[in-house]
Amino acid sequence: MKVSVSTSKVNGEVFAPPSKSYTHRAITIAALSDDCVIHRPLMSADTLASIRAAEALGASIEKYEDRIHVKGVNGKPHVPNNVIDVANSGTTLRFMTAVSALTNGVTVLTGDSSIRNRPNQPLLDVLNKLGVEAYSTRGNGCAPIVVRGGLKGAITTIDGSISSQFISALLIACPLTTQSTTLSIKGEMKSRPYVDVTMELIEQAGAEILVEEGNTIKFIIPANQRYNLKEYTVPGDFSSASYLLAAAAVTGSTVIVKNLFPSKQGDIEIIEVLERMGAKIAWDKEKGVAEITGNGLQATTFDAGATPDLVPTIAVLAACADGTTVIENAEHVRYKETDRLHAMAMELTKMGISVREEPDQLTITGGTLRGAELHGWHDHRIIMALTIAGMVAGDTVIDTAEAVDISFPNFFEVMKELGAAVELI
Ligand SMILES: O=C(O)C1=C[C@@H](OP(=O)(O)O)[C@@H](O)[C@H](O)C1
Ligand SMILES: C=C(OP(=O)(O)O)C(=O)O
Repeated sequence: MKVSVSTSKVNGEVFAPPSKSYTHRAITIAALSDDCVIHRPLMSADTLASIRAAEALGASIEKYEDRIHVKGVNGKPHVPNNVIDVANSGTTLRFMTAVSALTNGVTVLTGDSSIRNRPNQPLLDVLNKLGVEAYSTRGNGCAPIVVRGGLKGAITTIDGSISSQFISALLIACPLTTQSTTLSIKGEMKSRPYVDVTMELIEQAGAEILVEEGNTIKFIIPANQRYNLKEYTVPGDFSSASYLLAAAAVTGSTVIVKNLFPSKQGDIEIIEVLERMGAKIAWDKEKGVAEITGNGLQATTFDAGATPDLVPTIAVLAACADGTTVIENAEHVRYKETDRLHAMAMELTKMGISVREEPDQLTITGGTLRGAELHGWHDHRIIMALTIAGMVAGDTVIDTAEAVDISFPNFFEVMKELGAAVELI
């Protein structure tokens, strides 16, 4: 499916969709609990992959209009009857790899062609040190992954520079073993806020993990714990909201986004970045409402270490800003659904913008965006960000537009509701 985008402005009030990251964790931890209702979960292709995987590992899940009811396995996941297909969801693959290490049999996990090219070796290495036989069938760290359960505790180390999802996955599984675990992080821990989100849900479910912050971050995970998540309401998603806010910022319009309460999401930083770049933005944290008015943008420097998912949005803001923006510390952004540094460099270049791509950064000089035939790279965040660029350029067509289903299934409807000239073709 393609989307055609014409020059347009936005105006109005919308709700941010529920958080993808919180929904994945709520599903996974509810599946390891006894009985839990999750209110306002995100129902998207990725979170449905977590629901299917949780069911395959023994949970039963009933879906209602605005909630799901999870009857969990009480700490003891079952050996699946079949291969687990996580489709396009990295979070599901990493979390369920660790959860399947708690079974007493063999689990095979795989997914689509993007998933089968994303790295997992650091997670597999640690699982092997924790008594599990875990390997990539092709020996390259990518799915298909085979896991023979038997997770035990140990003192071990993991590389923090590729994906925080390895750490989150281990933090979720290790409290349920019979020996304690100490997990030290080697190198810079990228995407740290996502680990904080994981810790928040683990605590809400009644388990305890201690964190020692020093030169090395250390997680101390006591053994023999259980999860007892009973009820959880998913907050709004700041990564998804970034496209709505950016649409106003680049088109000089006003938009009000609701359902944006403070939480541990790192992508809350979008508010501060927009302000720094010159947008007028007021965020009422108590009401959970952000109002933005676009007002001409200036270049900035953006460190993507903690917030990789904002990179496509910031790249588009940079393309529309006065001056040269540097997006730095972003190597891990290459390990997503697609290599997002390369994808954004290619597509913005087609729109007439000067972009320099280096191993861990993009340097983007703002200019006049021109309409173009763009590739969406089957990547939800690339497509949503390019849609915003298309509203400035006009005459833009983006392919693989169906991929917005991954995190924001009604993205184009919401954009239309706000007045954006987008047509699915
Ligand atoms: O744990 C999570 O929910 C996520 C962690 C981040 O990945 P990395 O930790 O691989 O950077 C982020 O990019 C992804 O969209 C969601
Ligand atoms: C990278 C993402 O998700 P995942 O790692 O779960 O595929 C994303 O949503 O941008």
